[in-house]
Amino acid sequence: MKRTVFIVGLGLIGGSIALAIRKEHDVHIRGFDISQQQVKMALSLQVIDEVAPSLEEGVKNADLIIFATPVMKTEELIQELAGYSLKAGAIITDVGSTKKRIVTQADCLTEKGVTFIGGHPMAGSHKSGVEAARAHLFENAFYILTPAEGTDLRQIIQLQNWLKGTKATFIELTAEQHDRLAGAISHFPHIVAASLVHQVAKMDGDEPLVSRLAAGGFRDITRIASASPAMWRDILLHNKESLLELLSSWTTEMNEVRAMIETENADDIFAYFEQAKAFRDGLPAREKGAIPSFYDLFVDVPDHPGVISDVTSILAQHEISITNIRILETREDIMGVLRLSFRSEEDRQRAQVHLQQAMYDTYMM
Ligand SMILES: NC(=O)c1ccc[n+]([C@@H]2O[C@H](COP(=O)([O-])OP(=O)(O)OC[C@H]3O[C@@H](n4cnc5c(N)ncnc54)[C@H](O)[C@@H]3O)[C@@H](O)[C@H]2O)c1
Ligand SMILES: O=C(O)C(=O)C[C@]1(C(=O)O)C=C[C@@H](O)C=C1
Repeated sequence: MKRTVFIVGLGLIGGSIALAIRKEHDVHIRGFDISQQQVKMALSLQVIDEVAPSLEEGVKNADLIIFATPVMKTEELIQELAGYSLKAGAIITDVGSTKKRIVTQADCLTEKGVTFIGGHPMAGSHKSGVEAARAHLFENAFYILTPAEGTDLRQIIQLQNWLKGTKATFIELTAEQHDRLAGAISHFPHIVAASLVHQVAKMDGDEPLVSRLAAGGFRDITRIASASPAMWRDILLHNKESLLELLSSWTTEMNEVRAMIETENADDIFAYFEQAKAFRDGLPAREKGAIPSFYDLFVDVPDHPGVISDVTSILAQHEISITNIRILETREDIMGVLRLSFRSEEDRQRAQVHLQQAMYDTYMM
């Protein structure tokens, strides 16, 4: 008989995990979501095989239960789960972006002899919903596990085996460590991105031109401001302590930048950017992390009609798929840049060869 996986929350991450599990295991996947639209879509995309009418029904006979709901909901649902009878040996995990409050809540399961192992696949997108789910979303990403002290090693290995289709790299951290690190490299940057958007939105009232001019750098740094407000509301409430500390040190740093500008301290300003560039350039490029690395190729293109279809048809002729395409800096009569994203380094390199043969200037960053 097939083993059963039960996924609660059939959105971007729940859906992607389901697809990744299916790649490696012959399983029956059951799903539950409060949104009927997401449920229908998950069924039609064959992300799940069956819909559970409730959490209580869904957990019956499940070998693996995965919570992929916003983190405050996950906390509530774990408490509810403790009231239901679960299959002996079942493993419970979650994919939430915060860990401390979730693993603390999960003590109520541990007390009942149920294994809960907190998890966080450190890759994602600003998109939500099962329609954006992809089996390869977590390839090369870090997948953090936060098992409680005393968790049976065999169950950690079993969970990793369930999740091997993600092709992620597993690492273990304590929940506290996780929240401190994720706060700095994921949660706080989302606050900054949203604040930059607010700043421009406020100017927009008096200077409507500002949003039309918002291009290149602004769009790159604020992409993540398009993420789900419900998900980020919950993350900020859960990781309050780390985020308040980060806000204090950021404020101090911004005051230092203010002083450098006020005193026109050219050397310090240069050093500020130089040191940031050195650290940023030194980050590992091929590993997806909280700063996901895409296999991007930049192509200089003259700004005239038909150029995009020419580039994409060259790639299609050689059966190279692109995962994303974006036009950067197009201005009238000025050379623009196309950013093409690929699924693998091999695709990127093949694309470069064929586009160069067609006389396009290409470069990687
Ligand atoms: N988006 C990312 O980049 C990312 C990456 C890693 C981890 N995460 C974490 O994954 C989790 C899910 O995020 P997502 O991006 O898939 O969001 P999503 O909005 O795409 O999906 C969340 C789903 O949960 C459902 N849901 C909400 N309350 C529910 C309830 N009470 N019962 C059942 N279903 C309910 C929603 O209807 C939705 O379909 C969050 O905890 C988030 O912190 C997100
Ligand atoms: O790439 C994005 O859009 C993301 O924001 C993904 C991202 C992040 O890197 O901060 C967001 C939250 C998750 O918990 C993990 C990954």
